[in-house]
Amino acid sequence: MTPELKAGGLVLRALQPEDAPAVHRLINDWSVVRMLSRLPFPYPRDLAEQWIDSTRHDSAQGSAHHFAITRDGSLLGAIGLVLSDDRRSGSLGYWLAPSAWGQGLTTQAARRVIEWGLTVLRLEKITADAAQDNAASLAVLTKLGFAKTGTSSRRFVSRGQDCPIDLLELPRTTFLLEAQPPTEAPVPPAEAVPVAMEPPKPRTLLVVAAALLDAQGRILLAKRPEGKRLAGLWEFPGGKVERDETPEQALIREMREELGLDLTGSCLAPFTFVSENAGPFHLLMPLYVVRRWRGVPTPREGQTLEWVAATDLGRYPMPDPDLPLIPLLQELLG
Ligand SMILES: Nc1nc2c([nH]c(=O)n2[C@@H]2O[C@H](COP(=O)(O)OP(=O)(O)OP(=O)(O)O)[C@@H](O)[C@H]2O)c(=O)[nH]1
Repeated sequence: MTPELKAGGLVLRALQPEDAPAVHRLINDWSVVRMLSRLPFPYPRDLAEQWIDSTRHDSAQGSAHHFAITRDGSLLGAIGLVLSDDRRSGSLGYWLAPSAWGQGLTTQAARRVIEWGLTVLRLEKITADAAQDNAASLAVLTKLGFAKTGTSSRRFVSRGQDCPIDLLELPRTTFLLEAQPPTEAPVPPAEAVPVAMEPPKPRTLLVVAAALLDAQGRILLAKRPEGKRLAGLWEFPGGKVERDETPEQALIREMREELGLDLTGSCLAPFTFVSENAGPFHLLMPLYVVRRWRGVPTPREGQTLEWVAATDLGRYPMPDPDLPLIPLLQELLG
């Protein structure tokens, strides 16, 4: 199903039948429709209804995810990812009402949908195309890191003619490696920065995490909430080790802050660790197995919590660095 995503002040959500009048009003505008290849002008009202219906069907099938772009409850446009048959790549498409142009909103919405597609859906690449005279759209795609892979031509129904288009592509690695580092990354003082700098090497981030196990041997996973980097991915509860903290002290603090649990006096059994390139930083993450604590896990930071059997771990999209942990936990708990 198509989830609700947040991007700055925008809410991206599945289209509803009630959106039809607004969709019709906004698309039935020459400056919008002339850039959308398949739509006629004028754009009839029943096409809006049919299209919304088809997006709901696609979403249920998992073949495409279309989102209404909304701000303060008003519809501004739409953005979608249509997946390839093998579900390994997605084709990005969008339109925005002219009243919302010039504010960077398309870039904001597209960045969030792309991140979601590459992380939660685990797509390998995103493709896009735009008419060669659609300078605004090509600028957005370039800003997002898309590179041109070729040209073609397509019939634009509204214009009644074939138009040259640019084909573009964004591989998963490009986007994830260029993702912004966590906001709290220390910024070196200006005077410490040499004039001729080497490209910065990823710094190592020390994060501590827990595999909390319940009496049935299930593991507690937490889904990262909207608004955070990698929102929608499931991870082991934990967080960054602060200066002057041991990993164990950090874990006890994080479990209290994130889940309201008291781990003092519990056995924190070191299990394994992750040492992986995580894009903007190198992640070093000791994972502890914890079987006893005081309190009931309560999501205190907007996360969604779930107790998951080891055999089901593969069904929960997790950050790349966590993937090697899955077979190790399955072996431990098998
Ligand atoms: N806790 C946890 N973090 C993980 C896991 N896998 C993984 O890549 N990470 C990364 O390690 C970092 C954890 O830092 P964090 O939890 O303190 O920070 P955060 O990004 O949630 O933001 P915050 O500082 O606002 O809480 C995040 O960048 C997170 O994506 C995992 O299984 N558990």
